[in-house]
Amino acid sequence: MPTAIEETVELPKLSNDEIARYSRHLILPEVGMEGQQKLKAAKVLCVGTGGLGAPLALYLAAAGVGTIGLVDFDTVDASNLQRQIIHSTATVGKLKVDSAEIMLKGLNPTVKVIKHNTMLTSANALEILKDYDVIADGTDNFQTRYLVNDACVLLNKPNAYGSIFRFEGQASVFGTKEGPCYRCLYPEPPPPGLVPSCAEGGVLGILPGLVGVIQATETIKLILGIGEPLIGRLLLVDALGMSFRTLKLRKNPECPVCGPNPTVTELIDYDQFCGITPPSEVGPLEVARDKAVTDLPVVDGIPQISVQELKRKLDAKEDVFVLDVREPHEYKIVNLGAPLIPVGEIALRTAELADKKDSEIVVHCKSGARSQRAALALKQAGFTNVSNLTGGILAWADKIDPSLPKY
Ligand SMILES: Nc1ncnc2c1ncn2[C@@H]1O[C@H](COP(=O)(O)OP(=O)(O)OP(=O)(O)O)[C@@H](O)[C@H]1O
Repeated sequence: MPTAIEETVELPKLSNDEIARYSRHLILPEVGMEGQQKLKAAKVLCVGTGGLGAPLALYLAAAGVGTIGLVDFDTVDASNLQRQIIHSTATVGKLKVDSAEIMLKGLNPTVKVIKHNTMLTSANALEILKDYDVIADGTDNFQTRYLVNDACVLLNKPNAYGSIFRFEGQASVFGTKEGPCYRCLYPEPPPPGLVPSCAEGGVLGILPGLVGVIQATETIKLILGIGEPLIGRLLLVDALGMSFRTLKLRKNPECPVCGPNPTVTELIDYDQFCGITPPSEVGPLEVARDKAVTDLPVVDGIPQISVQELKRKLDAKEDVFVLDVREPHEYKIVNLGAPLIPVGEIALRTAELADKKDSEIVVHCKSGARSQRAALALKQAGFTNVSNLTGGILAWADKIDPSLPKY
């Protein structure tokens, strides 16, 4: 297995302090002095400093990877700390890249941390990725996964990929000449909204630890050129059954990016590819949350209503029926006292709403995505006056009743 470090790179010497720090590596013949020097020479880019990026970057720093790049645009939220162990209570509200740097430098001050406080996009990806030897994708959305995949294939860089949801995870190594890429496995993105995010569906806090550490292991193996990397294999992790399975992956001869006749030869518009409408085109959620907007845009035929407007209608005792379409366990965390029909049951339970056919119905969920789907289902079932509460119960807690908990 060749190393991901360019053969021409002159390997840096280790100081006596470094020899002491890495002694347990140095006595492994598979690593040894030369391997540790390769780690010191290596540059790894962690895309995302969230659940997966946290253990990934921490273990890379502990192992002595000389340069660690971090790309993230987000700030640390209290709800991140259940799994994003590179951040801490003291750094809530700080930029994730700044917060992560503090922890990485504390763990290993010899590591150089390069911060890219930005969203990785088609406009900047090639420029950012080009200086790194290995890329590790720990992001949480399909647009970025396809973007990182294509950029890695175009630049011929290995991508130590991981993803997680609820109790399950996946890992593989894409982007190499000999192996398949993410598009060989998933030629098309799922329809928008079909796969819930961890923010919607939840995730066991330990799971990104398991999968992020696998990404770190693959990254280290690629740098050292040892073992059998997950090239051409997809590792499936099931934390509930505690099972680890690998599936063989084949290169797709028709793959538009890594196949013999590529049609994707430069980065494309990944929002469009994934069917995502950029926030600026739907009317910014934050604007909807901040202003008492009464003329929010109609999305797919469903009028959107702001929390302020709903509050006004309720205070004025207008005939409005509010329906909560979240799951029962979410309802137990916080609710507005509205009846509950989970979004997946709407189509089967419309009979329960028969007396509301002529009422104005406002549906809400946690943040507005599921309730949009529920509103569409109600519309299809013949309910004519249905609107979607923009920002959901989170916006209500933000703007109307700050005593409510946010989850
Ligand atoms: N295109 C991108 N460029 C840079 N960072 C990205 C990009 N897409 C996603 N990320 C980052 O990847 C990380 C994904 O991690 P994770 O899903 O655990 O975090 P989160 O978004 O904070 O979680 P939650 O959605 O539950 O609040 C996030 O920090 C997110 O900001």
